[in-house]
Amino acid sequence: RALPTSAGALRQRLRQCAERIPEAEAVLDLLEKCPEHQKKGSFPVIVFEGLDATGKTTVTQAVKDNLNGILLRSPPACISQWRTVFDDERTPIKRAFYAAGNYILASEIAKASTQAPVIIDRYWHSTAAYAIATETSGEVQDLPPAQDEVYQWPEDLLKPDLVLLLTVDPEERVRRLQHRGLEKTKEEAELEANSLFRQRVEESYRRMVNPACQEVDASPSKEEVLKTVLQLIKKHCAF
Ligand SMILES: Nc1ncnc2c1ncn2[C@@H]1O[C@H](COP(=O)(O)OP(=O)(O)O)[C@@H](O)[C@H]1O
Ligand SMILES: Cc1cn([C@H]2C[C@H](O)[C@@H](COP(=O)(O)OP(=O)(O)O)O2)c(=O)[nH]c1=O
Repeated sequence: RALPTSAGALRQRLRQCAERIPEAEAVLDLLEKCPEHQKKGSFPVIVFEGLDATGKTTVTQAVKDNLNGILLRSPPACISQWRTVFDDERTPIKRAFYAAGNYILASEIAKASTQAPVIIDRYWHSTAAYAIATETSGEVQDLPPAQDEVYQWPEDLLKPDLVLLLTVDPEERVRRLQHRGLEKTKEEAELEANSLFRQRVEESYRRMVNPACQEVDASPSKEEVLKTVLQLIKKHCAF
């Protein structure tokens, strides 16, 4: 399968292409500096997931301000300058890059969560959901069955306390995309053209377990969505 699900597996994959792609060597160097099996601090770690333009950037910023938290994202800033290089590579290499981003992010989360609540814009669930949806075609029924191991969180990756999946109906999502008018990544352009792909990504998010995503209807106003999200955080994360 294209998605490596342990630090060892993704390092091996990056090593195989490091001679040809210098950026892979650079990612490996960063991974080398991250101790394995990172532990969380005492502050809560809250992840926001969802398709592009569902409101992750908006809500994560607002939650960060509200909780005086630290905002992080996947892929982390220290490797995001190489993203375009890997987006143009073959699928297994691209997936190894995104997976590596999560392990590097984990060490940032470990550190940040000793100081303040940590709010994250995409983490492992995005990496897995886009990988799973890309590897299949057609209807949601053609995805690996619900209990499949692809939906499991990697054993050696730091777990968040709460994962909120933002969803909006397709029409509202398109309105928000157009409103924003940003340049689309290749994958997002494909997504735009292919509503089945979008459905597979969202269904994959819903099938993820250990931790599972909790779905939040993100169609109401920004203020309403923030209110709902803050209530969920209060309910699930004691701090
Ligand atoms: N609840 C909301 N209602 C209406 N528009 C919203 C809402 N949340 C976000 N938006 C707008 O939708 C667009 C996409 O939101 P953004 O936060 O960038 O999504 P993402 O980070 O998930 O791609 C932005 O133009 C943003 O201002
Ligand atoms: C983090 C991540 C993103 N992606 C894809 C999902 C999106 O289509 C695309 C852009 O994600 P992102 O950087 O979150 O862009 P935006 O802020 O505009 O939402 O990258 C993956 O395929 N794997 C991953 O691990």
